[in-house]
Order: sequence, then structure tokens, then C-alpha cells
Amino acid sequence: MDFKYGNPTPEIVFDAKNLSGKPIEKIERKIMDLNMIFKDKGASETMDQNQIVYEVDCYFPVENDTEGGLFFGITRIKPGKVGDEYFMTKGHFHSNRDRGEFYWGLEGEGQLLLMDEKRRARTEVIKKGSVHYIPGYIAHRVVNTGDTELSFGACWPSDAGHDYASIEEKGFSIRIVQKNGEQHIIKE
Ligand SMILES: O=P(O)(O)OC[C@H]1O[C@](O)(CO)[C@@H](O)[C@@H]1O
Ligand SMILES: [Fe+2]
Repeated sequence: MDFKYGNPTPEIVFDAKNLSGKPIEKIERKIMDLNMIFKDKGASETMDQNQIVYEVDCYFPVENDTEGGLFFGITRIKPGKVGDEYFMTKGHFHSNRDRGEFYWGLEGEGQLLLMDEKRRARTEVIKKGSVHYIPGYIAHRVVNTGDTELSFGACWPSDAGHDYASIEEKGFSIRIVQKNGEQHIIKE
């Protein structure tokens, strides 16, 4: 297997929030990129479209789609809401459906939403020290239910791919909203 950044592994370090080092790629997701995922479209359209909802620091040591390789990332979701719905990641199935993934909580608190292809869903609390195995065939999304930044690590196969389209079309079957200051799970 070709190692994109040569040998030995370049120096990469992570802390509770960041992944740093020369080969790290940074992704930003703003309100304008996420309008389709929130329930209250009217609320998201009136917000600052340049507001950052979450950022991902990624380490891709091999080319995308490499069989047997792994990718590594740290995601930081800002605290905030669109209407009464908490800020969250886009969420996706893997394009290669049988590929799994690990997430682990680093800072802050939220919910990991997991949904199978029959739209059966459940949640796991994600917080500092939590470890989450996401099996293949399971869509995954993280919701920041706290009032501080939520950060989590991820490790996934380099040939997993992201199927965002299925989620953009049909969404998850559950959403996490705030009602009277408390988090509630609502069914679609
Ligand atoms: O890809 P999404 O749904 O925007 O969520 C971000 C997180 O998921 C990943 O895509 C990994 O599956 C990472 O980029 C990051 O950990
Ligand atoms: Fe994933």
C-alpha cells in the first residue's frame, strides 16, 4: 500500500479538541451547507449563513478508497440550535455499507444517533471518555446537546465513503430538540 505522506508516519498530535501536524486537512460546515438537514427551514434561512456549525480535522494517510487503509479525524460541534433543534453533523451511511467506524468522546456532551436501513433508530450519550462502535449498515450523526463545544474522535476505513444523499432525502427517523430547557427525542 502506498503511504501518502511517506515513511515514517509524519508527526501528528491530538488533544481534546484538535488534530495538528502538516498533513491535517480541515473541513468546515456552515449553516449554508446544512440548511437541508434541520427541521425548521424557516429558522435556518434567517440565520447567518456563514456561521460555522462544526469543523473536522482529518488525517488521510492513504488515498480515498484504498482497501485496508484507515482515516482518522476530530470533529468539533459548536453549541447552538436551529429553531429548537440542536446543532449536529450532516450524518451519513457509508457508501460501502458494510464498513464500520469508531467514535469516541473527547469534550462536551451530546447524543450519537444511530439508524439502520429500516429506519430503526437509537441513541448513545457521547461525552469525554465514551467509546462507540458503529457497525456497518448503520447511519450515524452526532448532536451537541450541551452549552459548550462537543468534540469527538473518529476512525473509519479509507474505502468506507460517505453516502450523504440518503440522509438529505429522508433524514433520520429521530431528532433531538430542546423543550422547556430539556432535551427531547422526537420521531419524524
Ligand atoms: O461526515 P459528517 O456526517 O459530516 O460527520 C463528521 C464526522 O464523520 C466523519 O465523516 C467520519 O465518518 C468525519 O469526517 C467526522 O468524524
Ligand atoms: Fe462514518
